[in-house]
Amino acid sequence: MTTVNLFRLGVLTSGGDAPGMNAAIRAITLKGLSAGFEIVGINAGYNGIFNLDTQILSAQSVDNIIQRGGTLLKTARCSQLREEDGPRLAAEKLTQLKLDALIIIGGDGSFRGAVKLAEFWPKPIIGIPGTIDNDINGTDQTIGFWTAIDTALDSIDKIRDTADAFERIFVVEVMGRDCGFIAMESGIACGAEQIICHELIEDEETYLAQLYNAILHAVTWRQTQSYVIVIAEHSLSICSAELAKRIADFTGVDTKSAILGYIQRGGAPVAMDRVLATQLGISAVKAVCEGKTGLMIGMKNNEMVEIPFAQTGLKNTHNQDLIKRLKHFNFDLTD
Ligand SMILES: Nc1ncnc2c1ncn2[C@@H]1O[C@H](COP(=O)(O)OP(=O)(O)OP(=O)(O)O)[C@@H](O)[C@H]1O
Ligand SMILES: O=P(O)(O)OC[C@H]1O[C@](O)(CO)[C@@H](O)[C@@H]1O
Repeated sequence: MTTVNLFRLGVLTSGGDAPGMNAAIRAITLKGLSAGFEIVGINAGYNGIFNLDTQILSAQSVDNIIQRGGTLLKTARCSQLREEDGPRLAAEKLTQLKLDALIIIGGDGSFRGAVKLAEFWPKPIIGIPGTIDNDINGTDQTIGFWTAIDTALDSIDKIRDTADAFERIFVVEVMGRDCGFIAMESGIACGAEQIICHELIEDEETYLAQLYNAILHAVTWRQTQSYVIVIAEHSLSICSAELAKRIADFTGVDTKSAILGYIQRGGAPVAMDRVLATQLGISAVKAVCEGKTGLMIGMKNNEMVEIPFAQTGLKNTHNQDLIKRLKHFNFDLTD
């Protein structure tokens, strides 16, 4: 009896989980199965390669997951791949797993890992942008971004209620790693009086002095009954609680801080993330079928685009877009 060697397509999720990763896994699995592939899910990001920890994905395994947050395959940050011999060892393990191609769902860090891996593993590697941060060059959105915005927005709206009732100032910290997109979009959507992200700050001391004065002006003239400041994590050298304390000292108004934290990564993906993940997943499998490699599939102006991994790192142009949008929406209450 002859055995037919099926084309084995590996898929993994890596870096921070993002709502919609499951939708991408589902799309890759269904499209891959229809292309006649065997779909090998690699568990817990790159760690699953080192540990040979895999599961075969069938249509049944991805049934009813499109609406679920988290990731069926689990995710992780994998220090071993960053070690000097890590990529070579990982390539050996991929060969042991008899994989013919690999699709990576993750952020720009995961794609940097993919570039290292490709130095030792000659088969197709395709990426899909999956991170709540939207900090990837070459795609307008990343999977999970819009869900994170909605989750943050839901919480900030609630904070607004209590801020209004007490006529307080609130500093609300959102995620984003080193990128202000979550702060920007959730801040615009909740009508924040201020949105702070490092992209806007040239000199922190000057920036803060202007901020304190703008707040004092607004509260003195009662331009608003509550004052909500949405700040991206890592924007300033001081933490959000310290910023709130300094604002209170300067203005004399009771000021509280709240860090939204990991709730921003959870929950059912919104429609936009499900659709984006499905489209990207299908296109990633198509790219594999065409023998392409070293690329992230992204979405730019509603068109699928292929961006070499080396160009997916956050670029200044990305920051410029953000600054332009923020300048448009950030009302200066001292005007
Ligand atoms: N320079 C690198 N060399 C080798 N591997 C890397 C490198 N950078 C990142 N990786 C691998 O990719 C994994 C994920 O990267 P990282 O933690 O930066 O998250 P990410 O993919 O950017 O996602 P998120 O934006 O959601 O945090 C790392 O844990 C590591 O295994
Ligand atoms: O889960 P960890 O490793 O603490 O990472 C937190 C980081 O991951 C993200 O949620 C996604 O990259 C960032 O916004 C945040 O800074």
